[in-house]
Amino acid sequence: MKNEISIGLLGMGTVGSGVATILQQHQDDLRHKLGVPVTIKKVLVKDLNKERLSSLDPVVFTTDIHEILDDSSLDIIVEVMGGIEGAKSAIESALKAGKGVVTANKDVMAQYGHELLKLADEQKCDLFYEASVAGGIPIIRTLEDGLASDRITSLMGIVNGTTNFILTKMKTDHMSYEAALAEATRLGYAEADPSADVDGLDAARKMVILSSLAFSTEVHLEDVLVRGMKEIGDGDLEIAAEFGYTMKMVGSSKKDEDGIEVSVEPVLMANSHPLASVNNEFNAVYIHGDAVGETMLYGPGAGSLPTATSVVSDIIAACRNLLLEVNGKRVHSAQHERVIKPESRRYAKYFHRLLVNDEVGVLAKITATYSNHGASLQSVIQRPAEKAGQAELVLLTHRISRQQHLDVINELAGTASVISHYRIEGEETA
Ligand SMILES: NC(=O)C1=CN([C@@H]2O[C@H](COP(=O)(O)OP(=O)(O)OC[C@H]3O[C@@H](n4cnc5c(N)ncnc54)[C@H](OP(=O)(O)O)[C@@H]3O)[C@@H](O)[C@H]2O)C=CC1
Ligand SMILES: N[C@@H](CC=O)C(=O)O
Ligand code: NA
Repeated sequence: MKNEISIGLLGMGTVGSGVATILQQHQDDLRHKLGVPVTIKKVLVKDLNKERLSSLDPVVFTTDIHEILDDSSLDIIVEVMGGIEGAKSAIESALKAGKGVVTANKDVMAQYGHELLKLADEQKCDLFYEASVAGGIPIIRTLEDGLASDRITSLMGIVNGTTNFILTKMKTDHMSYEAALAEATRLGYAEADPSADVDGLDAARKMVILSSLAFSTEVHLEDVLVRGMKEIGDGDLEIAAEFGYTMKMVGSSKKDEDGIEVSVEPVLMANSHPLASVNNEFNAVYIHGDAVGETMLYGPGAGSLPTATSVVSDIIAACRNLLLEVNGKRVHSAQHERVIKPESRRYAKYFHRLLVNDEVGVLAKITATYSNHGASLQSVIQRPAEKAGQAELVLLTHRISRQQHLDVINELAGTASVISHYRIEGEETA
């Protein structure tokens, strides 16, 4: 029986320093829960001269990753340094050396998760990654354990704290996009390269991880339809509000007899839906299961201590397994074949905002375009445009396929200029 668990920490930035803080401040509780102390023995950083907030002994810091990966006295490696290839290779080396691994790295888990989980299985080691999706929310554990009894049919979530923070600040404080992004970066929410946040890639990676787990299928990044924040047009947040919607960057994943569909895009969320009131850096995942019905998890999606909470909970899980000698005893292999739905089988309501010349017959031409593609309209509203002689039209469709939506948008380009277009979500529960 071990009398201490030793940790090697790869990275001491936003998340790593939170991990060190929690491990130090909660040491008594951890000792009570596990029966042994958990100690950070080595920490990898890039710059030894950087000022650190932690009270760790300076001798634990190193810039040589081999000093950590080759140290046989370390039981668990915690990867919170980010990046892809270097982090993946560190995780592989740790697993091959028989160590447990905890990571917050969604980039690696989305791209190589299936491969690494298989390796962990073969090595009889743990690989935990709760912090990789929705920072402080125990969503991975919920899907793996809490809802293990159910068959999940859909997941819809705000899974990127940075973009949710930006949208909230733009709407409620009328902050500019640039100022809100700078603030999210200052607060440690944004990725090292924030284009991953604003272009939707970070959320897409998280949806790959969640969809793979929820549907026990190997979902890949290229299966995710992604539209970033740059698609949001001037004035769209305000117009969305006029129509009873809130603009949100939403990850959505559904499964039915036709297959799986996964997307990340700005959507118009009905104000009555709980996801419409998830603000700032908070995340939420709304799950539908055959048996449970609807359930939602809510909490901080980014930031030092919230994310570190998930990392430390994973450390505790790995420690428990180590002490009980039951590491790596989880089922990771996908149960179902991967079938991705074509655009013609993905149904939703859509919001189209157009600019037209205000002349006789234009409305007839526009509505004819919808009829040509069998797309039924729920309402058409004319609004004044800035320029004389022009009018703005907002058209809301009934449920149509994504293919019909794209065909309409394509054909409309001859008659109108399409200012913006969004999927509408959340009205079913209104
Ligand atoms: N920030 C957040 O809210 C969340 C982040 N994540 C994920 O957690 C991981 C860490 O993120 P975060 O803490 O924000 O990142 P930071 O950039 O704040 O920290 C990275 C740390 O790793 C060290 N590091 C990076 N590359 C190397 C290298 N090649 N060699 C040695 N040390 C290196 C840096 O050293 P130095 O300090 O010397 O620069 C730094 O201490 C990422 O995968 C991220 O996606 C997940 C959920 C939330
Ligand atoms: N940049 C990410 C950090 C957490 O995963 C986000 O904003 O959600
Ligand atoms: Na989580």
